Amino acid sequence: MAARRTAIVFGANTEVGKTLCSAALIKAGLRRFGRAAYLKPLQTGVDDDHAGDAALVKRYAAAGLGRCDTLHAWRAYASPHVAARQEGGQIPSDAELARAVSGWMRAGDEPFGVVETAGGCLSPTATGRPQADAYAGLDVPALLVGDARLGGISCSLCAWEALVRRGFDVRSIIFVGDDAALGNAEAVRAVTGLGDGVLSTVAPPPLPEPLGGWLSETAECFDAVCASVL
Ligand SMILES: C[C@@H]1NC(=O)N[C@@H]1CCCCCC(=O)O
Repeated sequence: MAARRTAIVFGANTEVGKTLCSAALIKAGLRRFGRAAYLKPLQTGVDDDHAGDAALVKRYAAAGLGRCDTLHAWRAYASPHVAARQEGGQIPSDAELARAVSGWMRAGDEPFGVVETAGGCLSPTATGRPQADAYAGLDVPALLVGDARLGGISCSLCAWEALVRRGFDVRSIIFVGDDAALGNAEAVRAVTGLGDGVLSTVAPPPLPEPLGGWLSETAECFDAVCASVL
């Protein structure tokens, strides 16, 4: 079976808005194709209060979301290699992880899919090696969620360079934050040469949820991101 069109979402750091952007991209995929799928290959910090990012995406994306999966989840709020070591059990090799993601891309009949990585793009897999290395052979377009906080210019540029160096086709960079204050997108644009429409900033959603308003307000931006990763 042919693989569904899939985008991989990387972060410049943890807590930069990858899950929000993944949900918004899923929504864009639903507007375009009617059905979409989501995968979180590695998830840490799952407990009674947090069922994991797949559960959040399921709630945000609502109707139309097809497969919504997590491959490996650990309870510790830690890097996957630390959580996996602490909690025992079999540690998937990076090759097994990549094969499982690749298999997921071929399973099911949704025409569009989003794979959300954990933490920053060089944050470890369960083996302790960078995720970007594990996923480099998948040959899927990438969305980088930049870090909109103070200090985020450097780690966004480092992430972009790390992805490009590994052969990723980074089609879009999105910042979730108030760029007028810090100028992160502007500084990243100056170095990467990526222009408007490819590199954008969206305001953070009002929290706590619901996110319906934010998902509608950012729809145009994520329609463009979706088009960029097809
Ligand atoms: C805890 C969070 N849960 C999750 O699934 N992703 C985050 C993991 C962040 C790992 C950061 C490792 C590092 O780069 O230092």
